[in-house]
Amino acid sequence: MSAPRPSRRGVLTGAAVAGAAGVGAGVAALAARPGHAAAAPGTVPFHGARQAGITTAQQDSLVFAALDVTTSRAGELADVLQRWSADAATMAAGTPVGGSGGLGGAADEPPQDTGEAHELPAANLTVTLGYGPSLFDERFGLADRRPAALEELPPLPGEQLDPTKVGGDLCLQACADDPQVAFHAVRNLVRTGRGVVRVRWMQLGFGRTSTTSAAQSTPRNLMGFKDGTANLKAEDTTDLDRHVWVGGQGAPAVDQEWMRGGTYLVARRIRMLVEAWDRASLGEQERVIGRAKASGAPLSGRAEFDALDLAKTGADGTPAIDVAAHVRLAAPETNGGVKLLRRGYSYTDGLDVATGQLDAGLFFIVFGNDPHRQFVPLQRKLGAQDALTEYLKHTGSGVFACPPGIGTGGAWGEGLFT
Ligand SMILES: C=CC1=C(C)c2cc3[nH]c(cc4nc(cc5[nH]c(cc1n2)c(C)c5CCC(=O)O)C(CCC(=O)O)=C4C)c(C)c3C=C
Ligand SMILES: [Fe+2]
Repeated sequence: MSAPRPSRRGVLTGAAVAGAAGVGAGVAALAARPGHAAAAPGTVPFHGARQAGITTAQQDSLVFAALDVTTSRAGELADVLQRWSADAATMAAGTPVGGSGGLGGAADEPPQDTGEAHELPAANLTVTLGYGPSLFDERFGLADRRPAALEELPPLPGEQLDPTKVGGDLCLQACADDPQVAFHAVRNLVRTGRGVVRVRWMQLGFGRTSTTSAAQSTPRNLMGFKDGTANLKAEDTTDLDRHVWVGGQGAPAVDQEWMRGGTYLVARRIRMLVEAWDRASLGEQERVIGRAKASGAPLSGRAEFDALDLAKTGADGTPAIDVAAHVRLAAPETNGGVKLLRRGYSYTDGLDVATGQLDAGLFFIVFGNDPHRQFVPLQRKLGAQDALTEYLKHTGSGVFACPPGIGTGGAWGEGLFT
């Protein structure tokens, strides 16, 4: 064993320190959350009652990987999950994998850490694990441990799924305020899992399209609109219990105890037909969304955080928020009270050479405690009625069960394999 290496935090540059200070308010809010110990600036604790990366103040960059398990031995998988949780905790603290780091170790062996995050700050790195429905097939003896809510998504309107961007036995969601830190985390875990897991598909996201904390400002998506205004936030603990956490107060009954305190992640790669959108007039764009482009205010109100007034009509008697507007159709008021925690990212994969158009859009990530009663009916309705659908194409998809957080000394996979 090599000697432990000092934390990357110990070698922060002045610029990095300034960057970390800029997220201080978010970190203070995190430290105040139940189940999470106080964190060093620029770090999010890995251990806690909930997995980090769900209600954590949303970071700027995403690396999302869906993976398949290539072994049929449950013990080998459990071992990788255990090593992943140790490595993820280490990296979240700003420390290289193995402690000795990319630059240390024996000259005749590969370094334990790939090295590209060396001397970078931890950048609020979080790594969140999910289990896909296919993990519960006959291979690992887990069939009777599959929660009823973890079923493959049915075909949905508006989707033209690319078969190379669908499903996965596992997912890893790495989020950080530095894209290289997020990439480094997934790369190292994939490396640790070699021979047991392999990446099935992957998506990079370069800018958050939501807010998950009241302390954050609302970002804009690639359609130029503020996105995340009416999202659930970490501070909405009553709603999070009811709509997001498995077994929370007011949530559906728990059928698998190992999922108590967890949640479900639905990922949708949603390509925006940006060339068509950019030809639409401002009035048309605002009608489609139901909010003003500049301020983010609902078309029934004046300021960004004004509540939607779905009954309000204009001088000509037509609804201020169009009957086909995205926010009207997505709002809890028109969906039996369903609320979701959105945590998506803008993406671009450059040019679609077949059409000569940009391949860009929103990698939509949403958390809820019953995807088949929340996301599925909502997306069915949006796909059929939403004016925004004309400008979108869903090209990737996955649903994953994210178990609860783990205590210090615990490991991913406990509860499921034991
Ligand atoms: C199935 C759920 C949803 C999908 C898919 C979805 C895609 C999508 N949304 C935008 C842009 C915006 N969405 C906004 C609000 C909003 N969207 C959803 C759900 C889905 N969106 C909900 C539940 C809400 C909140 C509705 C409400 O209660 O008012 C907004 C407005 C700002 C905000 O509140 O966040 C925008 C803008 C895009 C571009 C998109 C697919 C690419
Ligand atoms: Fe939306």
